[in-house]
Amino acid sequence: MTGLFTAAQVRGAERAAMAGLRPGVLMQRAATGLAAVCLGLLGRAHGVRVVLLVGSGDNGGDALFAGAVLAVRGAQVTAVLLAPDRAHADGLAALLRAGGRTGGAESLARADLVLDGIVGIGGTGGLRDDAVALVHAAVAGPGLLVAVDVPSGVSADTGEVAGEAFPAQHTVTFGAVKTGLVVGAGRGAAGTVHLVDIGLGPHLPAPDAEQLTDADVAVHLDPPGAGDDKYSRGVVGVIAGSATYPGAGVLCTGAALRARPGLVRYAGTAAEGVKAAWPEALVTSGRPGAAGRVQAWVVGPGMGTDEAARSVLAEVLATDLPVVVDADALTLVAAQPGLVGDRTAPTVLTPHDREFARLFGEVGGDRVAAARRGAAALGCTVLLKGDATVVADRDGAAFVNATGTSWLATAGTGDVLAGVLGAFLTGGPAAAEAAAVAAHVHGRAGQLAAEQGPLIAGDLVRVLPRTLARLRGADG
Ligand SMILES: NC(=O)C1=CN([C@@H]2O[C@H](COP(=O)(O)OP(=O)(O)OC[C@H]3O[C@@H](n4cnc5c(N)ncnc54)[C@H](O)[C@@H]3O)[C@@H](O)[C@H]2O)[C@@H](O)CC1
Ligand SMILES: [K+]
Repeated sequence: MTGLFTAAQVRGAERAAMAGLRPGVLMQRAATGLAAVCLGLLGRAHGVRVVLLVGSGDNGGDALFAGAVLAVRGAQVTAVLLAPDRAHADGLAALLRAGGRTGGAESLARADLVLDGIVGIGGTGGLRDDAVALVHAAVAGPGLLVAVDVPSGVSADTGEVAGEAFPAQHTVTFGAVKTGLVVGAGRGAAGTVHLVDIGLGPHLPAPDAEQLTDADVAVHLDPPGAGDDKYSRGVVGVIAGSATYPGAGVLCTGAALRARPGLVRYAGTAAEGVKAAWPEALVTSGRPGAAGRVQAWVVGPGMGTDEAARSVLAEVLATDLPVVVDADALTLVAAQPGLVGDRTAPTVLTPHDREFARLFGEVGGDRVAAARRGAAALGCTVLLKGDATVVADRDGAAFVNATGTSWLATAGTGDVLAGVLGAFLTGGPAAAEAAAVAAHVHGRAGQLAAEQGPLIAGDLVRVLPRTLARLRGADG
């Protein structure tokens, strides 16, 4: 797992680490690591033009010291100081000693690389006007955009951007990955995140949230054992789609079948369509109770929101089985929250932003906090879909998904996610981790399918076995 941390947690660890070190050591480690990443990105230093955007705090200090390292290697380094009288004095002296110079915004028009050291974890509110003008000039220029620690303008804790942010292609972050680099608007602004180890590890507390790696997911993908049968491998029940629109039932059932379990049962009005598409599924057009034994239910995609749908949902939620509540079922729960609030078995709600707003009020800029708020309100697990899907459990545990592609923003992909999640809820991980595993697998399937061009939801189902096989082979 990759731990995600808040600015306050990182500052606390920094204080503890500094207690045993000479002043300035952590900044030297940060700047050395930063310069190494820049060298890797540039391929060489000699003759390369680097422009530093330098604010008045230690974030600017990091940029200045890294600039000094690059200048020693032969780069032409220009520091644009936002507040010349408050720039990090030692950092500026080091840069000038190394042959760097100070200059104006015009240097950005010829930059090969721009280092954003305007503001880091000490930032508050949106970027100020002088900083915004510099960021615009950097974007207009040809240089590779690299943020120091956090893209300026991004909240390190939440990923919120109040106004504008430095749109980095790479972010070199120190000591620990900040939550705001991987979620919400911050994810887009951060680009590829590089973590530089500055020795904070032993001093970091339990993380604010976590990201699964491929290896974390692989442990839940063991092939069947010799003693397994179709029941022991998990039985998923699916209620999705309608007679007129069977598509959601077909996608959801197919995803559950392809994801893992030994057996998928379908109950609902799309029975004919599902049977035709997936002869492997056990299909009934009757009520959930007529489907036979299942270990987890997926209910909602394309099922409608009329009284018949409501009564089927109520029947499923009255069981003591884990349930994934998706799409139309979320609309029904928003109208009658007690359906879920009274449950003791695991319940995973999978809203997108509009569905979330109907259930819990607007998501707002802090997506992890929003998911936690929803989970606490109904005593369940919330999987909040988005560019970076967030999962929060009722006890506050949270995951931010690390996989996916913007190609997943197409009809029916949510139905596939619901089916995959149902499969992982039948055994193995607890609800929140199962949801995080499903989001991870779904994102990897999206990436794999997108290699062939724009994807449609059915492509995800088709690539699921290959996705799982690849993940099973993952060791890091
Ligand atoms: N905490 C740590 O463990 C370490 C921190 N280091 C660096 O130190 C940084 C934190 O340094 P500081 O605490 O000095 O804070 P920052 O340098 O992040 O920002 C503080 C300065 O930015 C200005 N500022 C605040 N909000 C602004 C806004 N919206 N627009 C423009 N300017 C704004 C403030 O006036 C203040 O002068 C980290 O991000 C990292 O780059 C590293 O040197 C090494 C270790
Ligand atoms: K920055």
